[in-house]
Amino acid sequence: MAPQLDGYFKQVDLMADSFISRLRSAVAIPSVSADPDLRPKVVAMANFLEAELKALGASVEKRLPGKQPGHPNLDLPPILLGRYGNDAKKRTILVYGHYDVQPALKEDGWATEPFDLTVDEQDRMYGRGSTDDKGPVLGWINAIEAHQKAGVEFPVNLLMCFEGMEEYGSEGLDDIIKEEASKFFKDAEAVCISDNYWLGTEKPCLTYGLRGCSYYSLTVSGPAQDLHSGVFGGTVTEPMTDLVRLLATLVDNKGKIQIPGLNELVAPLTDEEKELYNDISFEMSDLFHSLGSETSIHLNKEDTLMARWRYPTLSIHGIEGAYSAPGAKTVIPAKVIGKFSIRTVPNMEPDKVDELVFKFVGAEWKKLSSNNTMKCELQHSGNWWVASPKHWNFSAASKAVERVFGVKPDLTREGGSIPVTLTFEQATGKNVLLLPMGSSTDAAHSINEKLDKRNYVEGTKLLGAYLHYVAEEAQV
Ligand SMILES: C[C@H](N)C(=O)N[C@@H](Cc1c[nH]cn1)C(=O)O
Ligand SMILES: [Zn+2]
Ligand SMILES: [Zn+2]
Repeated sequence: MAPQLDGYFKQVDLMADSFISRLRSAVAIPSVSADPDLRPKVVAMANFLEAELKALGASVEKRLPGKQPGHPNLDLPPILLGRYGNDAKKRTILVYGHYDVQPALKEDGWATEPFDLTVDEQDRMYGRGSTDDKGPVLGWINAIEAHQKAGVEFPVNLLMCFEGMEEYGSEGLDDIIKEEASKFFKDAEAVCISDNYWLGTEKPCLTYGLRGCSYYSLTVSGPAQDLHSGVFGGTVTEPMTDLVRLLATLVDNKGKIQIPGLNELVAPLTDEEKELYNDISFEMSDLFHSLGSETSIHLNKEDTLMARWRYPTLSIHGIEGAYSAPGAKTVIPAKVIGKFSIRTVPNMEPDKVDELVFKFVGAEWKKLSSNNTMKCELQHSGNWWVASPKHWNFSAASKAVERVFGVKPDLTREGGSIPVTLTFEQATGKNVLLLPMGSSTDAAHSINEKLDKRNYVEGTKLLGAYLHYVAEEAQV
């Protein structure tokens, strides 16, 4: 099966160093979508990808989604639409990835410069975006180049959609996907997204579900400016005190969400679904390895996986305006903004979640009898997604995993969110597969994010092999 793959694999091995250089150039561009000041860098990253694709003979079009909501002077970065190959006899596959990254500062605790790809003696490649999602996006480009250099015919027509706002709720992308479903994406027969992670470090997986994400801010303000706590402490209602009390009402320290009605929206667990968890290759030690601690809420694998995949969670992320530098500044912050998000699951409707959140926060605020002002706002939300893995798209990926890694992949769901997955499925009407490249220890979104060289190189083989098996599936 797929005999041309041997030549392709050999070429990928030969090109490993140049693929790492490509990743180094990409990581060096701090394309942080959440930081308006770094928006030119997000655009620079789009230009980098466009140039790489064009150099390989792909055609690239840009779609400009307009201004960022709430920022009338800030342009959203371009959405890149690429095409490689246009042969009516071949299958057409649409792949999606994102070229923006989470924020990263050395002083957050990184051991190396976050935007300087650093490879250690165990071939771990550290850098912001290495695994999420620059490595996987470059994996598709590497696959095109290795086919060309090996003289192996590219097995499918490849459509590409790469965006620069995924880490900020994919602002502007939904409308463009809907618009292009009958235009640029019209030939697509299936969709593949490489933007999540294996459950452990050894066994690859194929993913058929994601949680949604509804992200909120809580703004508490009172005094006109920050105050001296010695002079004004005890005389003023402190916004920070109000905010921490309010945040503390949302969730207990065992992860139980305290918002009435929210847990009742969750689809009940069936016996059939419960069975699925037994067979998944995952140990609590995998979790401890990823956490770097043994501070888990649950004691066994099943409860842990269910908490990650099929139950909602509420996380408190940070407080803007609070004093956070080292030292002991005795300030009373005048205005603080708390940030929290809820990962949503079937059958939670985002509008209903918002309604319950606003009602609860309003009631808890009232109980504080504060004379400060409080505003609770939705920042962005994206829906959950669960699909059927019984499709040729998944069979092709399963064969590719077996060919590259010699094992059958686990079928998993993912606790994270890729808001546009559901949009792709609904707008194109095609099956969507998530085919991860990185492992559970990659620390996406965290300090010291990395991608193992093995995952990058074998992952590039995997993406190419998947396309070959997709082409074979067409002949069945
Ligand atoms: C799974 C994917 N690589 C990812 O990290 N997605 C983000 C998407 C998001 C949602 N709100 C803000 N960003 C995530 O799951 O946090
Ligand atoms: Zn991602
Ligand atoms: Zn991410």
